Amino acid sequence: MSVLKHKLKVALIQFAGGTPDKTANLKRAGTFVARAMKEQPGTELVVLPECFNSVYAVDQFRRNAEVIKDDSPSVRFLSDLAREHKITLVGGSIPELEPSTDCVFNTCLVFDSAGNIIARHRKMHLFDVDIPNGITFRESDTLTGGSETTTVGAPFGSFGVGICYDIRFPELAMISARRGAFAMVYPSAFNTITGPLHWHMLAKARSIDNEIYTILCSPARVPGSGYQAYGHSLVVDPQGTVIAEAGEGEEIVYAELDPDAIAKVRRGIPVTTQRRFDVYKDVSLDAK
Ligand SMILES: NC(=O)CC(=O)C(=O)O
Repeated sequence: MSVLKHKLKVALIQFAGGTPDKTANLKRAGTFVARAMKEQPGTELVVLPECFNSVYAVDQFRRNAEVIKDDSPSVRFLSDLAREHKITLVGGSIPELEPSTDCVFNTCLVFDSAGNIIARHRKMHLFDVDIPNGITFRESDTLTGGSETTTVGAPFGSFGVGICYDIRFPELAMISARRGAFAMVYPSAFNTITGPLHWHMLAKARSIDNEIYTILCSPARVPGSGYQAYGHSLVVDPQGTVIAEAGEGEEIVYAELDPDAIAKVRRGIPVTTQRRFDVYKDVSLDAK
């Protein structure tokens, strides 16, 4: 059962935040969110990109990491922003320092319209890839992966959260969808190698698998920067159709999600009730 309670206006803030100047990045995010609220009144859900407050680079995460507490700069900023605009805010991701273990995580905080943290998702699957003549990246050199899936209860319904590479692991989306999520939201930062290969296909796949909305929010591409973000923030509907999409530069993507669209797709192709959990209750068993 999907639990989108009413039509929902969303805004995806595709901006070039990931500079070395954290204060400037935060301020710029705030300017874009204010613009979104003016351009699309009634917006209830706003999404920021992965690592929107600092440089997305393996050797920069620890330097920029913050402990998650009320007076940490990015936490305070995001909380104020959510409260000021009375929105549910998926605060992209920020590098997080966990003081008890000294580990650094790539973490998405979700805030309610009163500025309270209602979810913390630590990127579970770290982006460790080595594509010949393409891209080599090893988040695990400096980051630790999270160990919990995240489904958030908001006033308009439940949605799941993953971060970027997490989208390649369909289990997260399925778990959230089985818990009643109407959407998966992924603050992301694909790049100019893997973006053209898989960005749209993965978003469509997660939607079609579960007959839910899929929302990907990317940083804007900055020519000449070390990591070339793909851009193309988008919303895919429960049928697998892209209903709103950005280009590569700074842009806000607006969309309206409709509970009837979920119901209609599920009536027509009822895979959500045709699963054979009697046969494949736990697919991980086969991997042992
Ligand atoms: N940057 C990521 O975490 C993921 C990515 O770029 C990809 O999966 O491709």
